[in-house]
Amino acid sequence: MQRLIATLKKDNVELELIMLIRTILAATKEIAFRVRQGALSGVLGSTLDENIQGETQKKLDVIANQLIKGMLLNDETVKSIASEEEEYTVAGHAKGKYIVAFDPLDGSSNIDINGQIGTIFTIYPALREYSADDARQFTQSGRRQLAAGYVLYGPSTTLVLSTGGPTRCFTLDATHGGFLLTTPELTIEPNTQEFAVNQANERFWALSTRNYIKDLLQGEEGVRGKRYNMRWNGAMVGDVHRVLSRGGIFLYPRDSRNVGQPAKLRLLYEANPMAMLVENAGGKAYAERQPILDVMPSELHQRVPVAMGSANEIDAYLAYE
Ligand SMILES: O=P(O)(O)OC[C@H]1O[C@](O)(COP(=O)(O)O)[C@@H](O)[C@@H]1O
Ligand SMILES: [Mg+2]
Ligand SMILES: [Mg+2]
Repeated sequence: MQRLIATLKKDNVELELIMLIRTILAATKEIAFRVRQGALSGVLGSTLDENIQGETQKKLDVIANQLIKGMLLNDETVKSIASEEEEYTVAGHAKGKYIVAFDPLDGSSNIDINGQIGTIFTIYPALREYSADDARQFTQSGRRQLAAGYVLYGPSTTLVLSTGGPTRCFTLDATHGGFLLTTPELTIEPNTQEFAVNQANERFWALSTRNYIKDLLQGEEGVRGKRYNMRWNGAMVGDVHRVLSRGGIFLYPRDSRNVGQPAKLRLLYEANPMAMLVENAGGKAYAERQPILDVMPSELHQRVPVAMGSANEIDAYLAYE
């Protein structure tokens, strides 16, 4: 099986970008090890702190953030970083070619139940016109991503990555510590009978989303004429991994729970990297009427409604809007 570096070289990815991806993955291998050790490595449970977004930080959120941040700041190609767990961007090296954004630990509520969790990351070109400590480095649409990926800490540790070409899946070989190419090209079937949404939020959704889900629940007796199944991992990495593996639709729509926060998922380090992976696997990814990758960010921790997955099912969902 082909190793990650050999695959990226064959894909003509520039050497410095390959090295940067390697840096991120070195941190994720350390996270994977600690996750596997669970309670034995002291990573379970909460801290007493809240992050900038008002969420209680889990110990692993903090540890994963420190590990990735520490490794990135040692990499001279990195000009600036942004993380879910950091209020502001962190300046790297003035001459760095790249900027990196990441969700160090996605699916935090699954940490203590031994469920699926992961790290999501994305790499953009650094902007010459802004200094390393200028957050405007990150005002780039998702179309400009040079690489996007996630590492899923599941029963096996898998890396799903696109550097602009196909969305590829690698598996961490624990015997020698390298990622090996196990699915060269993930392809999302255009049709599906599986959806993922947190239905507990139903009463806060827009009417269009409520009507769409109502029709799915009618199964073969409703207008959709087929029976749907529902799956919800509570971690976007796990839910989107299922969609990339066997099709489906993943939704985190706009809701009215909190007026100051019309959506849950963050554009920069959750929606955009996942949207790139989904699009490059033949699926669609929308923030209501607009492809997620076309949304111009206006603030660092901006949130967007998310619908991604099987192309025909996304079209069906959008038709309700
Ligand atoms: O609490 P809910 O509605 O199930 O939210 C689950 C969603 O929140 C998230 O856990 C948010 O990510 P973090 O764990 O990085 O904060 C997503 O992974 C997931 O899809
Ligand atoms: Mg997350
Ligand atoms: Mg997180």
